[in-house]
This record gives sequence, C-alpha cells and structure tokens, in this order.
Amino acid sequence: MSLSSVQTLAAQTVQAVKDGRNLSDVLADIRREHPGLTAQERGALQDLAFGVQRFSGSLNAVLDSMLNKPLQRSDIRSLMLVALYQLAYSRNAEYAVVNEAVRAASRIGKGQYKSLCNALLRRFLREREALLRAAAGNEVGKYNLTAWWLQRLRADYPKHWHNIAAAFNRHPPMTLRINRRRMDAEGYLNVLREHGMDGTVLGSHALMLAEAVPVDALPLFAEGVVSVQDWGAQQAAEWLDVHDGERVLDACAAPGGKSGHLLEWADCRLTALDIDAYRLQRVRDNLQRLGLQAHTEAADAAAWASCYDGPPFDAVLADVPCTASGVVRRHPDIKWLRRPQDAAKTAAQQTLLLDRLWQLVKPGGRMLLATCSLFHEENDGQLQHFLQGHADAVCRRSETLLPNDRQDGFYYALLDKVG
Ligand SMILES: C[S@@+](CC[C@H](N)C(=O)[O-])C[C@H]1O[C@@H](n2cnc3c(N)ncnc32)[C@H](O)[C@@H]1O
Repeated sequence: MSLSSVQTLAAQTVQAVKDGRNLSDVLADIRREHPGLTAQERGALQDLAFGVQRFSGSLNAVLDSMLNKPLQRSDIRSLMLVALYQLAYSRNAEYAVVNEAVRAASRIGKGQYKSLCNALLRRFLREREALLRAAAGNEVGKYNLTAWWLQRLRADYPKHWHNIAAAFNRHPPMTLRINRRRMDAEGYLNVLREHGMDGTVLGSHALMLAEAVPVDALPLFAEGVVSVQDWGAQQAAEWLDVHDGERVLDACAAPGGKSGHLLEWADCRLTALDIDAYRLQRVRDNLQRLGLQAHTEAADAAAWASCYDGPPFDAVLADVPCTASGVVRRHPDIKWLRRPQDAAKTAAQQTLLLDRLWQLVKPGGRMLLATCSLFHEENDGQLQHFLQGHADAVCRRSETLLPNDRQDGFYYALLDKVG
C-alpha cells in the first residue's frame, strides 16, 4: 500500500473521531476491512492516527491560519491535518509526505483540491517556525487541550497542571509486567538483551522498553512470562496486596490486566466481572495465556452485587469506569471526545457501584477504589462522598499518581471495613 493510501486511512480516523468515535475502535475496524495491511503499514497508520489526535490543537490552529476561508470538504481537511502532523512532528521525508498527500487529495477530491493542498503544505514547509509559534499563541494550540480541560486541570492541580499537560503530549513508554511466578525484571531484561532489545528496570517485576515493539515480538509473551501494563496500573496489585486463599472480586475486570496481576501475586480465589461480554473474553484469553484461573461472569457489577448470596469477599478491586483522563497519552482522542459534564456522569455511576460493592466486603476486609482519571470529582471527591455515606469505612491511604515519563495518571484509595 502506498503512503498516500495510508494517509487516506489516517484521515478517515481523524474524521471518525471528529464524529465522536473512539480511535481504537476505528483502527480495529480499518484493520478488519483491510486485512492485507502489512505490520509496517499498520504501525504507520497507528502513528499518524494517534499523532494527529495528540497534536490536534496545534495542527488545527496552523491549518486555520493558512486558510483564507473554511475548507468545505472535511475529508480534505482531515487529510491536511495528517500531512501537517507528518511535516511538523514526524521524521517522514518531507517531499514524500507532500507528494503523496497531494496525490491522495487529488484522488479524494477528483482533481479539485490538488493545487490547494500542494500550496498549503509547501507554505507550511517555508514558514514552519512562524506558523507553529503563532499556533502556540492560544492555549488550545499550545497545550493541545480544550479550554475546559485546562480550566479543570488548573483547578484540580494548581501546582502541577502544567506538567500534566506537557506529559499528555509525550509518547507513552511500553511498559512490561513480568510474571513473578516465572521470572523477575532483571532476568527478563537479560532475555530481552539476548533478543537485541533493551529496557530500564522500574521495579522487581516491571520494566520499561527502550523502544516499543509489537506484543508478539516480545520473547516469552505467548508463554505467559510477560504482559504489557503501565507502571501506574501495576500499582493496584501492590495496594490490594492479596494473599493465598483470599476470596477476591475484580468487579470491572476487562481486559484483565489487573486480574492477571492479582493472580500472579498470590493464589487467591478470584471472581472477575465485567458488564461487557465481548471485553470479558479478553480477560479469559489473558488468563489462559498466563496459565491462571478465575471465575468470570459478564454482569453489571451493581446488579450482580444486589443479588449475590455467596460468602463475602476479603478484597474487592473496584477499578470503576471513569473519564480515563489520566491515560490521555495512550488515548489522545480522549482529549477531544470527552465533554465537561462527563466526569459528573461517571462519578454518579461510580457512587452506585461502590455502594453496592461495599456490601460484598467482609468485616475486616478491604476495597480498592481505582480510576485512571485525574479529575478530582472521580477521585478524592468520590472518596469523600463515599466516606460520608459509609460509617464502617476507613480510608487507609489514597494517592493520585500523576502522569510522567514512567507512568500514566491513576488514582487509588484503599478502604478498610471496620467490624
Ligand atoms: C477501567 S476499565 C477496567 C480495566 C481493568 N481493571 C484492567 O486492569 O484491565 C473499566 C471496565 O469497567 C467495565 N464496566 C463498566 N461499568 C460496569 C458495571 N456496571 N459493571 C461491571 N463492569 C463495568 C467496563 O466494561 C470496563 O471494561
């Protein structure tokens, strides 16, 4: 497939996200519709699709500043954003980017937009510094976040919002969790080096790859020795610290990253629920690869908890649905898909779930509230609300992990049930 075809597919993803679709779903559909894409083409498409979302504020500002009147065709506009991303933020050869984008524009616009695209992209190459500087003159262009995101981050993190916004625009590392039943991080690093890869050890069973690779290129991945999981997400198992024989509920389990980690941690008896039957299959697949077992059920955890009549649990992991505002580096489309009212909606869902799940915790047991959000409303705000309504709950500790070079943004609060 030519570069212009990959650019055209990337432009389709830009359009789809603009229409409100989740980028990962869109890319999965494209991969299904184009089974002939090579691994390299899939990688290039992913890079373009994610890159445009990451820098969409600045790219749109640059494009608007070069247009005398709005571009009527949104498919051509999307294509221009893709090409601008390549010229501004990638190492792709400039002449190839321009020529191929012009070819794609000509094909899409049936010859009509060829010269406009050519002129826009060549002007960008001539005036790149000045155009990017001007784009950074407004906050959306500078931080690649909408005004309401910035307002909220400033309110919730008066000292750190700037670093958070900067972290959002960086590429996330590929981080691995080493199955502690099989090997430790130092041991796996040696295996990686034997295969010509390298990494940095983050913890006894975690390391960050020097360069991302497709998962199936990871040595011993199929054998269940290693999983891909962000370092911040890996903290959940440490916080909950399950023990052999404990009855543990992972109430919102899919795709199963934390379920697998809990079962690697100790021989606990795990029940893994998820409301989404399709996603729950990924939990089963992951556990099968790791050689671990859990009872899995596709269910709304709140409804399930109301009907549950089995013995209570020693530990519950409530990795509840949230805006995912902490994992923007991995899902940059989130910046443009979320709406200001979303955190209040997910917070209301969380309130119900936490209340129901708490009923399943045995006296003396514990529940870990976990989110991959940075918004106060879904984190400390939720915790305070929960504590006010549950006299038998004591918060042992809580912490917001801010996104940085090693981890995504997460929130954890460990609640003990007194009794
Ligand atoms: C943050 S993800 C969980 C990630 C997972 N714990 C992991 O580490 O791989 C939240 C999950 O909650 C599920 N979910 C949302 N509402 C739910 C509900 N009412 N009951 C059970 N699962 C729910 C979603 O389908 C989604 O898979």
